[in-house]
Amino acid sequence: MDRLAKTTVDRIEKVFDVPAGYRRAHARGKSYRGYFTATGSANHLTKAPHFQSGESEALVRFSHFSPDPKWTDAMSPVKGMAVQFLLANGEVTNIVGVTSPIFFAKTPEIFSEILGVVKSFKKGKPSLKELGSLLADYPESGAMLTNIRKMQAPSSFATGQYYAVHAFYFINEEDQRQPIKYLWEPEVGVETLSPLDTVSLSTGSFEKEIEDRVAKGPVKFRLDILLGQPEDPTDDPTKEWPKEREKLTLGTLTITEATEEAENIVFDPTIMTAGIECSEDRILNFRHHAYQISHHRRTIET
Ligand code: HEM
Repeated sequence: MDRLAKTTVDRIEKVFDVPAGYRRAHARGKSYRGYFTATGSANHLTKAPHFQSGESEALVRFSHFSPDPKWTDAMSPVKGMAVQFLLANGEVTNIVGVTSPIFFAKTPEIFSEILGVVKSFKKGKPSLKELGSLLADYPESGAMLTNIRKMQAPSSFATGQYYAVHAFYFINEEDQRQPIKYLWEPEVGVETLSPLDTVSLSTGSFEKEIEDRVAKGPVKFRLDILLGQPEDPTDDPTKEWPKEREKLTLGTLTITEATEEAENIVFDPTIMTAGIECSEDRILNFRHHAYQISHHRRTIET
């Protein structure tokens, strides 16, 4: 797994222009501090301390998905929101979300193979011609890569819906396991950019906008979970679960002030506290290795 992760990060560096010291994905972003207030509504499903009613501190990083920080805000329609909860016992636990409910590759091998045939993403768009027959073999990847061109970005980091994409398991005191998926809902409502607005966006306008917004008052997100049914896949990030699945609100994240602190953090989505476990999803488990390699490289470069 580690070798494939190294090859994959090498390939990201080859097809994107990644400057020294930057994350190998979601290179440009902005970090905040805040706190999470739990409702306690899922304490029959998980023993995770930050989901029992009460407050936990949190660090948050908003980002544009591109590994190249020079891409304009509009070239990265997918935005990220990574959250690290700081628990009272000194542990940390992460939820890493993006403004897309699905990922374009089902396995690490497919992800790496797609990167391997792409010569360059430097102009911001994958050449579908280049990917040609590969996408015929992986229709789920083709569908999403075609859609990236049409995907609408949120109008602000504060108005996106962020999905953690993969399934996770909640484990309760009796060791019962419930598959779940996370979703962050913006308190101010979802708002997307029109293609016309997108054209006029200058680079860094998202960062400037969120800075101004937080200076006026806290930015809030509600954390919901979808409860998986036995027929819902827990190993396939290219598949959404039915929208009518039962939902529970776990709490509210209140973002209060900018901090540089989160820039150095690795928001590894497999780091979590007792009461939550990774699903069988191979992309999720692979991310652990890729993120460690990226963190190591960006740290030694600075
Ligand atoms: C094969 C699959 C994937 C690979 C190889 C990959 C790779 C990476 C790498 C190398 C980083 C930078 C890590 C660092 O230096 O700290 C990163 C960051 C990130 N990735 Fe992924 N990723 C994958 C899938 C996903 C998926 C499915 C999501 C959806 C939630 C996602 C969301 C993010 C976000 C939001 C960040 C930025 C986190 C931050 O602000 O530090 N990634 N990814």
